[in-house]
Amino acid sequence: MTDVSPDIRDRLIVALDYPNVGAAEALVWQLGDAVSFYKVGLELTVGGGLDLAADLIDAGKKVFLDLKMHDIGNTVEKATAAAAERGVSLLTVHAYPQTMAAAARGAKGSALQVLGVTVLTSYDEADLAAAGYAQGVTETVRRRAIQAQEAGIAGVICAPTDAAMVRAATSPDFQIVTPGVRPAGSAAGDQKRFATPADAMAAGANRIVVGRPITGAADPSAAARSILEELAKAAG
Ligand SMILES: O=c1ccn([C@@H]2O[C@H](COP(=O)(O)O)[C@@H](O)[C@H]2O)c(=O)[nH]1
Repeated sequence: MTDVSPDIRDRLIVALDYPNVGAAEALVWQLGDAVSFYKVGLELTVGGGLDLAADLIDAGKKVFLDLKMHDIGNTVEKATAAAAERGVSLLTVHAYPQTMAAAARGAKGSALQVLGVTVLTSYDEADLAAAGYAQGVTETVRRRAIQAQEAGIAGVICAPTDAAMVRAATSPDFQIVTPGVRPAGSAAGDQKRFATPADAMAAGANRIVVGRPITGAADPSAAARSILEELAKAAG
């Protein structure tokens, strides 16, 4: 593989969706220097992932703690401050104005970037309507991205198919991180709003999150390298 720059490498976040630390560590070991950014989400957190997150940070990797926090302001503020203390790079909260404002207070003065989860990439129009939202996916994502910017957090999580619209509605330094990324030919699974790595970047995503296309591949290392090459090509 052609060597990719550190900047391109930092744009790929690999989701460590495993039930225990041992399985996650095995993947990190396998991927080696090719991957610099890992996501610890709900499944691994329950399986002891916070200790692994600390080890990854100590080893020079970046960590995205995808906890999708949503609670009263005091709790969100203190939990965000605790994540900042741990040296985590990215943290998610639900994109509700009160929640995002509390997280912004908790992250203040730290390097932690808080991202608001707009509309899950596993939701389509019918899922959003069933959850009681009258506005469609695009309008809900747009409104939440603007509210995220107003709340003073770093950016949002949205689908790659929303990224161009969010980029147009927010300032150039607003961070757009997109899960729901599928290399051509890979299975969508439960993702309903998804696109390829190159299309996500072209639409304005700063970073992409990829789980199963790497963790479920016969050769995870080759899968990650292929995605990095696609990102490098898309960046020109
Ligand atoms: O809207 C969202 C928010 C978070 N995720 C998380 O990203 C990864 C995607 O994993 P894949 O295996 O590549 O589908 C996963 O950890 C989700 O919890 C998301 O998919 N959509």
